Amino acid sequence: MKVITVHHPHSISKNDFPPLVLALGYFDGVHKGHQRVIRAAVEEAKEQDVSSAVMTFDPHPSVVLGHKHKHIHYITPLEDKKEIIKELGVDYLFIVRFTSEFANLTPQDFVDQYIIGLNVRHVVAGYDYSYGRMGKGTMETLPFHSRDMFGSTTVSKLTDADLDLKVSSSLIRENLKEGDVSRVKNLLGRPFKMKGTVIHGDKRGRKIGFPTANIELSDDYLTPKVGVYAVRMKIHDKWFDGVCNIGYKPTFKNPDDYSLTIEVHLFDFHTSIYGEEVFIEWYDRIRDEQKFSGIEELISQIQKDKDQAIDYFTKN
Ligand SMILES: Cc1cc2nc3c(=O)[nH]c(=O)nc-3n(C[C@H](O)[C@H](O)[C@H](O)COP(=O)(O)O)c2cc1C
Ligand SMILES: Nc1ncnc2c1ncn2[C@@H]1O[C@H](COP(=O)(O)OP(=O)(O)OP(=O)(O)O)[C@@H](O)[C@H]1O
Repeated sequence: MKVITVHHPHSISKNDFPPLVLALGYFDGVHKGHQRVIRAAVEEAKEQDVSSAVMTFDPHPSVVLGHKHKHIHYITPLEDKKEIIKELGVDYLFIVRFTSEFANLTPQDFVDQYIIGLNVRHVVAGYDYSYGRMGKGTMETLPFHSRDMFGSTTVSKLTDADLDLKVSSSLIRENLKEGDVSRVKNLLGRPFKMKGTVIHGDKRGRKIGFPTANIELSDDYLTPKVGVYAVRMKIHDKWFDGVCNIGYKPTFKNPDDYSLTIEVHLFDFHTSIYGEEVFIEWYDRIRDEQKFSGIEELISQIQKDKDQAIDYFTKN
């Protein structure tokens, strides 16, 4: 897959690209709804015997359009998003810098410069996709703005079978906030995954019989709610089952220490892995983090957590 970063105004000429079928969206998470849109574009490209492309934006539009000055966290930071889109068989990925000037383009200018201008023959997007200043352009107005230069396919709404809600990045964000990683797995069509590096902790874990790998995240990931989870961790291309505590370790820390830690205890694993690059996959929530009155209580609870995670991985 060829990745092209585009800054507005761009100087790309139509001749720089072969004819394209283009999927449009922000695609944070590349969830099942997004996969439906991207797969439809890849299939349409095959039928028309042309190349497939995806256009996404960076950073998240809320950085430019929002009024809050909050740091944005992602379900899939850009590097992960690229990887997953590539696996869907896409030929070209356009990453458009979402600047205020770009956001201010009229719907017609967006279509002229970013669809027709990139040699796009066909556009695929979801039923609620919008484009141009204030999101004024919709899938209904697209044929008008296309000036007969390209066709379009509108992908219907994919809903979650359990609650009949639209599968969306916002729904996944809410579920991560509540710690429901099992539901997130259903919405994504794969477990929620993060990349990180093993760093040194307080070295207490070994003494209490549960050595843990302390993980520093390598990107701006959204993190699941504080608590204990059944996870899998990949080290050197091999996956291990384990339990993860994401939280503040209230049993040991001062209440005013707000640094969040992510630590994983792997079963059947005894090697030193400081400095290693690892991936964590989140499968099931076990419980809330607690402040224990002593180490013995903590140890016996961690043993129960471990049994529960082993039980989960045996059954799933
Ligand atoms: C599965 C698991 C569950 C944990 N649950 C709690 C908890 O509920 N409360 C708490 O204060 N610490 C909890 N911890 C964190 C331990 O206190 C921590 O692993 C230990 O202090 C070692 O920390 P260190 O690696 O920084 O040395 C948990 C750790 C694991 C692996
Ligand atoms: N459940 C879905 N069914 C069909 N199309 C979808 C679905 N979810 C998203 N899409 C389409 O995928 C593209 C990318 O979606 P986008 O990144 O804008 O956000 P989203 O997943 O709809 O979430 P949110 O609105 O919560 O940010 C758009 O074209 C959108 O219409």
